[in-house]
Amino acid sequence: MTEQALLLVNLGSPASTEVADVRRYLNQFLMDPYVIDLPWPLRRLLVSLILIKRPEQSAHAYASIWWPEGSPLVVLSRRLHEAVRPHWTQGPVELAMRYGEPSIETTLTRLAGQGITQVTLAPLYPQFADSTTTTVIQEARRVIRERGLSLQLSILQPFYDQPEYLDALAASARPHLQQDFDHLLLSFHGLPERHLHKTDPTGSHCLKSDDCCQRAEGEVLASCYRAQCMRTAAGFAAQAGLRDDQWSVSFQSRLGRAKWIEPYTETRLDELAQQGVKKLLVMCPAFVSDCIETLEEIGDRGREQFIEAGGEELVLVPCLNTHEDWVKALVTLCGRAPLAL
Ligand SMILES: C=CC1=C(C)c2cc3[nH]c(cc4nc(cc5[nH]c(cc1n2)c(C)c5CCC(=O)O)C(CCC(=O)O)=C4C)c(C)c3C=C
Ligand SMILES: [Fe+2]
Ligand SMILES: [Fe+2]
Repeated sequence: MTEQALLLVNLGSPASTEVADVRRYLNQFLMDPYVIDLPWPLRRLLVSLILIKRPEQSAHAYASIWWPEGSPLVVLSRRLHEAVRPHWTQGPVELAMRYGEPSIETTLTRLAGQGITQVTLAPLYPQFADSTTTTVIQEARRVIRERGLSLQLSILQPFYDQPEYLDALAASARPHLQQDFDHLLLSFHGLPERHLHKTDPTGSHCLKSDDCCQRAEGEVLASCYRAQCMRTAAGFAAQAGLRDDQWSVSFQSRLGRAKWIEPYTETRLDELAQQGVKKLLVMCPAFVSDCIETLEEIGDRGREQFIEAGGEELVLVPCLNTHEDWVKALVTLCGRAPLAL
C-alpha cells in the first residue's frame, strides 16, 4: 500500500539566544511577504528599521524563557512529534519549522528521497491566517515545484471549530479551571487589520460592523482569522461550561504602528484589574505549543502589568503541548485532511 507521510509544521524559533541568531530568524520571518505584506522595497526598509533594536530586545526575552534543551516552541513541537508517531500508522511522521530549522525544504526533500509520494501537510495553527497557514502551504508548494519532487499533498484545514480540537482544549484546561478565579481571558495572537481586509472575499464584511465576526459565515468565516478566534473562544467556553460573564477575548503581540485587531490584551489586562478582577486565568488558544508569546509576553510581562494595575494573581494556562487528547485529536484531524489540487 502507498505510504502517506505526515509533516507537522510549526512556526520556528531562533537557533539560540545570541543576538545574531535572533536577528537572522527575525529577518527570515519578517521578510516573508505573508507576514509583512508590503512591496519588497518597503518591506526591506521596514524590516531593516525593526532589526536595529528588536533583535537585542527579543534575545533578552528569549533568554528569559529558554530551556536547557532549546526554545520551548521547538522542544514542545519535538515532543508532540514523538507523541504523534505511534498513532499515525499510514507512514513516517516528520516535523519542520516554517522559519529556522528543520526547514520544510530539508524535510520534504528527505521524504521524497525515501520514495514517499503522498504527504499530509499539517500547519499547526487552529485559526487561518495568511501569515501562518498560507505561508506554510506556499513554502511546501515552492519546494515541490523548484526541486521537482513527485509529492502529492493533502492539507490539514484550520480546525478552530472542530469538536476534537475543542474537546482537547477543554480537557487540557479543565484542571486549571477547577481553581477559584474571577475571569478567564482568551488571548489570541494579533494580526494587522490590513490582513483581515485583504483576506475578506467580499471586500465589505470584515471590521465594517461591531458584530461582523459573530455574523461571519461561509467563505467570509473560512478566511477571517478574527471570526475564527471568536468561534474557538465560544466553542471552548460552551465545552468548558463557562458562563458568558466569566470569559472574554483579546489579541496580543502587536508589532509596529499599524492598527491591529482589537481588543488588545495589554488594554484588557489594565481594564480587568481596574474592574476588580483579582485572580485572572489566561489561555492562548492560537498557539498549540507554549512559546515566547505565552511564557514571556503573558506569563512574565502580562503578569507584571496586571499586578501593577491592581490585580493579585495571573495564572497562565498551558497550551495543548502534548496532552494526550490533543495528540489523538491531531491524528484524527490529519486523517481527514483533503487532497490538495
Ligand atoms: C507582522 C508581524 C507578525 C505577524 C503578522 C504575526 C502573526 C502571527 N504569529 C503567530 C505565531 C507566533 N508568533 C511568534 C513570534 C513572533 N511573531 C512576530 C510577529 C508577527 N507575527 C514576531 C516578531 C515574533 C518573534 C518574537 C518577538 O520578537 O517578539 C511565535 C513564537 C515563536 C517562538 O520562538 O517562540 C508564534 C508561535 C500567529 C499564530 C500569527 C497570526 C495569527
Ligand atoms: Fe507572531
Ligand atoms: Fe469580523
